[in-house]
Amino acid sequence: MMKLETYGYTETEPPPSGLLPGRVTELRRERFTVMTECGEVTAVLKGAFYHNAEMRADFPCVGDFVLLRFNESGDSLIVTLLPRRSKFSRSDYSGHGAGYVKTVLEQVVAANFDYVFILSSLNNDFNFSRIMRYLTQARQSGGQPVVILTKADIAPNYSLSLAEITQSIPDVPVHAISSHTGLGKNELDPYLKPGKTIVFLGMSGVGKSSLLNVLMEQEVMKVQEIRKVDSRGRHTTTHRQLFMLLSGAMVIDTPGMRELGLFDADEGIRAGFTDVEQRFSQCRFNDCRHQSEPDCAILTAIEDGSLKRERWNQYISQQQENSFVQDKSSYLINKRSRNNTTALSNRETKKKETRKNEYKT
Ligand SMILES: Nc1nc2c(ncn2[C@@H]2O[C@H](COP(=O)(O)OP(=O)(O)OP(=O)(O)O)[C@@H](O)[C@H]2O)c(=O)[nH]1
Ligand SMILES: [Zn+2]
Repeated sequence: MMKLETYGYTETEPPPSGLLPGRVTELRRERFTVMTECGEVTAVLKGAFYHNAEMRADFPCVGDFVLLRFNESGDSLIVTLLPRRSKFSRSDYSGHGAGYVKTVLEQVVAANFDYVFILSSLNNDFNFSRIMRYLTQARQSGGQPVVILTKADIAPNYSLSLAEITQSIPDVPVHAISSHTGLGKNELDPYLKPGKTIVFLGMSGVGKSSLLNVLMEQEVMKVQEIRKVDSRGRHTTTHRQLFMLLSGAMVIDTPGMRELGLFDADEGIRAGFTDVEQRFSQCRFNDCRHQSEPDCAILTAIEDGSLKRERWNQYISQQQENSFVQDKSSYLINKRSRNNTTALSNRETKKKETRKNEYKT
């Protein structure tokens, strides 16, 4: 019989009689997959959850430990949510998908993790202040933050970024890795201990799926080729939400956790660029786009060297990131429709091929 300790269970008191402890490994609509010492079971929530819960935060999520009434011939019944030692939540104002709760305030998207891997790419998307903001989020979650700088293989001079971060946050471990070459992978071993749980926090495209694949030591997710324009990638999600690695450590990867990577508070960015923005008032046109307009203070400053071009480029990329963050919901919708379009065009191609073949015969 499997011991639930394998899944990070630390309760020493035996559960009330008739109840079986377990850990939620997957959640689809209102059906839960729960790992127990009697194996993996499917379960639903006891009605009292719907009647008594004030907020969605009181509902179990992936990573939660629960007590359930085991049912051999059908769905088991989750009766108790055990206290969480760490959690990530997001605000959910929509209320739908949870028709039973009218005022949805907080939705927990992952619970009971030990480490928060803050992923940031060492490519041209590298952004120090973003890492600091993730760090704040991670510290509030109750997990221990670990900064992972990804794609070290395409950043030959990454030691500078590495040193900058290490010096600013001496109390947080920082590792530079490459999922493609395996560089630095061994540095992660101390976190991959049996019973420990990890979550990933980071922008879309930083390499979360790729790292997960490396840790799984097999391809579980289709990593799609990066889109050149914005250094972001995307992937197709057809996988579990709590993974057991060969090492005995676990990784939680829920759609909600992925979205959290986009809920990247945007305040604090603009403050860092007053030297750039104060020039805007000196452009001839109020709506100057600083591209080719006459008497543009920015273009002039770049030309005479009083504003460094790199500084301006940094400003532009942060602005793009801002609109990306503010627009995260439409980003996600676009992402979905992009995927649909791909699926559609694949289908179209198939159809055409079939037709072609039909002509042939
Ligand atoms: N050169 C290099 N590219 C990498 C590395 N890791 C990931 N990539 C590339 O970066 C792109 C995005 O990687 P993913 O693993 O899909 O990123 P993600 O964070 O899961 O992205 P989302 O699913 O959108 O959240 C892909 O094209 C990967 O091949 C790495 O170590 N080196
Ligand atoms: Zn201008």
